Amino acid sequence: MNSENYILLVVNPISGDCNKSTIIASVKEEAKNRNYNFKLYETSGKKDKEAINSLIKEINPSRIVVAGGDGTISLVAQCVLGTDICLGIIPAGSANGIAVNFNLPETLLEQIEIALSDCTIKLDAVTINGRICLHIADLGLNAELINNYENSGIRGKLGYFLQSIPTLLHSESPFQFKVETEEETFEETGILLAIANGNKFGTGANINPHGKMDDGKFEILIFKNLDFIEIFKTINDQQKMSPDFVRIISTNKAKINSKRKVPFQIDGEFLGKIDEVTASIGKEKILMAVPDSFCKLQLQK
Ligand SMILES: Nc1ncnc2c1ncn2[C@@H]1O[C@H](COP(=O)(O)OP(=O)(O)OP(=O)(O)O)[C@@H](O)[C@H]1O
Repeated sequence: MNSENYILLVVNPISGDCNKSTIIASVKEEAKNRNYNFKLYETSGKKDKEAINSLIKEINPSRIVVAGGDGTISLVAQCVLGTDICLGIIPAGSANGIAVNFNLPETLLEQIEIALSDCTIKLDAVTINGRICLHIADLGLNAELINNYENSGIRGKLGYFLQSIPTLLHSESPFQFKVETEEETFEETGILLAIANGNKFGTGANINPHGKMDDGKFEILIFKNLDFIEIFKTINDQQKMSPDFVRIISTNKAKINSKRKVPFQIDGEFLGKIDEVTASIGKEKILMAVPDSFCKLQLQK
């Protein structure tokens, strides 16, 4: 194993349809300024997890910076889960839901500063049907929207906006959910059931304002109807949502069933229709570099 101090930069060359050469040059320069050795890995879309794991064994990096979309961030998060390798994020995807959740700044230099900083949290990893979820998974209307967006070919927020009306018109919601936890079992009808470790969707809607990402718990939120005033509150970061609009429970393990198959997504990736979900928080955490303001916000909750 190499004893030198490495930063590994993992770049998805095709994510977000943007050129990554400035990102690569800037991270390399900043790594050099901080006396780190620098290694670049560009994903190919095939066996990237295996390749990153073997690079980790080879160079033993103290930090991995990821420049890509949510899919690439999740992939690298699985590689560092339970280790003391710190993960930094440079959002370079089309939707960047995970970056929105951490309130990352817009400029590259600020993002690199944070990705290389010592301000870190030990993030809970929620395992949902065998996959890791870093911020939000859901069953129902939002997963339907993501599926329609992925099929539409129009990227970015405009793509989501354009799909929102047809999704609403053709939605199969409401759905009948049964939720079982160690504390309680109940049934609830809703248009969307979210399993949230994070707070915000990629659109910025703060659906889980009281959720903490390092408390060993996640929230299950069942949105009962399309109440536009309440939806407006989430978009405007308002803390209180009516119990007639959303039922919220906090737990570390749950089983969820639906009478019919429901569209399902994890961290922005559509995963088909399912009728059973199990979710739990494991002991292993992800050490992640985040903005100072995000750390302070977690402490206030
Ligand atoms: N060199 C490559 N060529 C083709 N596909 C790739 C390559 N590298 C990674 N991929 C694919 O990119 C996908 C992950 O993309 P990622 O989530 O990072 O970006 P995005 O979809 O643009 O952003 P977002 O998830 O924020 O919408 C995976 O399906 C992966 O297989």
